[in-house]
Amino acid sequence: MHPSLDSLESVRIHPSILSADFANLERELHAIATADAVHVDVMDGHFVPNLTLGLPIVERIGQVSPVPLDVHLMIDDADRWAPQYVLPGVTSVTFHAEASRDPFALARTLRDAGVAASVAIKPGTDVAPFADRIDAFDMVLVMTVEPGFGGQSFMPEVLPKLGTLRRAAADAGVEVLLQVDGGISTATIAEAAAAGADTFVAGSAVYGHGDPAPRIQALRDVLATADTLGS
Ligand SMILES: O=C(CO)[C@@H](O)[C@H](O)COP(=O)(O)O
Ligand SMILES: [Fe+2]
Repeated sequence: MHPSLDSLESVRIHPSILSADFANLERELHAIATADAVHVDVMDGHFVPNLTLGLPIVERIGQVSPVPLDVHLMIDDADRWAPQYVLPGVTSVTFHAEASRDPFALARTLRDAGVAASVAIKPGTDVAPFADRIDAFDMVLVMTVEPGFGGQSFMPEVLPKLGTLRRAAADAGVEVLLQVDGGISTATIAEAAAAGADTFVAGSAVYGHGDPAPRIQALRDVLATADTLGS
């Protein structure tokens, strides 16, 4: 596993800034200081039909955030753009397999640049090629919604991919984080954990109900009593 991830807890909560108040980003970042990282959704209006924020804002978030940045790129031409997101404060860069000509080469480039290399797959994308070469990645993001928007419904039908990845990592003898993103809440997080996820992105469940800190704790409380890591 990438050294920047070593000191983190065994299950991780990454609130998604997409559901925060964009007019008060610094305040919103400090409101999630008890999280393990902040998940930063970069959307280009091409790879997904939504547009969010880009390099200058991610750079500034990295300067003021009390927690590390987990950057989720939903952009075309990942091979060209992903390495530019290796910025101070960023510990992992996730690109979409569907947007890269060579996900394995791009992962190598990201590792060489000093961040954890992470590949994301959409609900309809086959997990097998990534399970076969699981050692190429520090994290795999299994999307539990179609990428593009917060507040969508969790898709339990993608969860078997987590078991495939967890077994592949065990067979290869490597530690890889398995992240889920989309529709994660106190109602769905235990199912994702039981399927093998250890890193949980939550946007509306954290930022959509007033003070985020108790929402983060509520997710941790569910995990504390749930089966985790596919056990
Ligand atoms: O990448 C995405 C959406 O494409 C996510 O990170 C969302 O921001 C998650 O939001 P919720 O489903 O948790 O509201
Ligand atoms: Fe995301």
